[in-house]
Amino acid sequence: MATRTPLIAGNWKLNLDHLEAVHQVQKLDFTLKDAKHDYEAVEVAVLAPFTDLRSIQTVVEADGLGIKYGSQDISQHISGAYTGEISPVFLKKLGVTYAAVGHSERRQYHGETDELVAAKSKAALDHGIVPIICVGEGLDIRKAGNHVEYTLAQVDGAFAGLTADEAAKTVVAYEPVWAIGTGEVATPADAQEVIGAIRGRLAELYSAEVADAVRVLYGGSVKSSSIVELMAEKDIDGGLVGGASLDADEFARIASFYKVA
Ligand SMILES: O=C(CO)COP(=O)(O)O
Repeated sequence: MATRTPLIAGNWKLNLDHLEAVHQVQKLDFTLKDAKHDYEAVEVAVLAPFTDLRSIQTVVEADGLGIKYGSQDISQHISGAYTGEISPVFLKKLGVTYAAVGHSERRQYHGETDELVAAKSKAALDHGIVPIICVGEGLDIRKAGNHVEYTLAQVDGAFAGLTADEAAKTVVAYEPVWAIGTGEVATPADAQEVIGAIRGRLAELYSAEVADAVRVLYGGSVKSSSIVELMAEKDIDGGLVGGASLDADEFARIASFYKVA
């Protein structure tokens, strides 16, 4: 069985300009160093607005920081007449490791479909960027009891067209929409139910090896007070943290979950 390195990723959403980003990354690094964070044991990443990435690259490279970084979206196009799009080639040149794909806010406000999510995931992988593929149901679907089925259909859509080798490199984030920014955390058992089902679906679509290799994160009001219990579940490999990632001290505490006995 593969050992999956946990990943704690902070999704800054539309917060922090490029100057604030530099400060935030330096503060996070300082706090994690102070806590003797082991980056080999738990990966830490920030997903920043596009306009921050060049500045983040500079601090990370100049100071040799262990923090990784990524974008919150990526284009499925490489170049051409696509006004406003950001190419995977450009992102790769900025040293990004990750790109979030299909976040519920992009699905909701920008009409992103499963087909687009699949195309963006493929484009990222083609350029050596790991897509963090976001899936998860809204409250009405959860109340109707169709959350597993709904989320697995999003997984089917996102992975359509990815080979087994490509699929094995991805990260999936299960983010129930009703738990995002609401303070409402899914219970560890709720999260495990869906995340276990996602891993099961990857085994069906590909193989047990692929299912074993993919890291599946939970996202939705993650805090230092909830991460330890979430991480105790067998299929949860980390967190995609929104609001709490804007507070460097709190985010560092979340990344330090493994130190809590
Ligand atoms: O959407 C999220 C991360 O991508 C979760 O946001 P919150 O942690 O603010 O609920």
